[in-house]
Amino acid sequence: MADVASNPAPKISARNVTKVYETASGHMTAVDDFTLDVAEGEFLAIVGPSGCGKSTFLRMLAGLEDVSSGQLTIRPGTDPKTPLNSVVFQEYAIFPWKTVIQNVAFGLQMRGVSERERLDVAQGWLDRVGLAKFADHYPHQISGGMKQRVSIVRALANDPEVLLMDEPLGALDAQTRVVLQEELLRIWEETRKTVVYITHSLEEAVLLGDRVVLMSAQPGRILEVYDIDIPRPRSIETMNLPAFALYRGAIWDRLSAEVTRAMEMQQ
Ligand SMILES: Nc1ncnc2c1ncn2[C@@H]1O[C@H](COP(=O)(O)OP(=O)(O)OP(=O)(O)O)[C@@H](O)[C@H]1O
Repeated sequence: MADVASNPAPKISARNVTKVYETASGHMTAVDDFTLDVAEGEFLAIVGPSGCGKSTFLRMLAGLEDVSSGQLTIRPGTDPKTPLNSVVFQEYAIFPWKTVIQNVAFGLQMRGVSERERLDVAQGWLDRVGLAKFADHYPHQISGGMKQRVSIVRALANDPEVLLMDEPLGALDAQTRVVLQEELLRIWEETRKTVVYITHSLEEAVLLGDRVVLMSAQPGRILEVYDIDIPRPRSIETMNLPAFALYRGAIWDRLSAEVTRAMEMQQ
């Protein structure tokens, strides 16, 4: 994969992106004038109060939702067969009637990759995340953490230009979440995929992100973008660094004010 130095053009470019929903009570601006570039190989985390438009922005990026105004583009790669994006949602979006390996190979099957090649690629990903011996299990036979690992490697096996993740670890218990955070760090450091990652967890955003975007309460605007200048490779131990606490504290100061504002608006 090309690195930032070899192609300085942004991988994702958002210019004055606005999303207005028509609701029974009139227009509702969910995302307002969002302007941001994401570099190739960057891990961008987005945090903000509930309802501030994080998922709406991600859905627009994924092409699942139209942009009301502004421009939102993902720069294609050199191989036209490579999908522009793959999305990982909080809910395990895997097919219950397919085995683990068939799930991971699904995107490649849709792209017409031969059975042999797609099973090889899927097997490689299962090996990397310790799921090899569950390849022939069905989703109901594995735990929630394993299902979400399957969702993540299914998206990666597809080798998208950008990986879009909407609160992917949100449904997991605290311990499983930590294990998957470490796994995501390791995988990202190996692949350097361009990632947009939505989370309610400030710790997760600071741990994983190169930058953290803080959005305002509705209408969702960019309040602040934080460069997380903490060296990689990172691990759960990174959370013990003084710098980590400083970032978390600074972002929380502003986020907590927005959360309060959002709650007041809802009353
Ligand atoms: N299809 C829709 N029609 C009308 N309003 C919508 C629609 N989808 C989302 N909204 C509204 O847009 C706003 C932003 O929603 P969105 O789901 O993007 O927020 P969010 O920041 O991801 O929230 P959360 O953190 O709770 O997941 C909310 O007020 C939501 O109710």
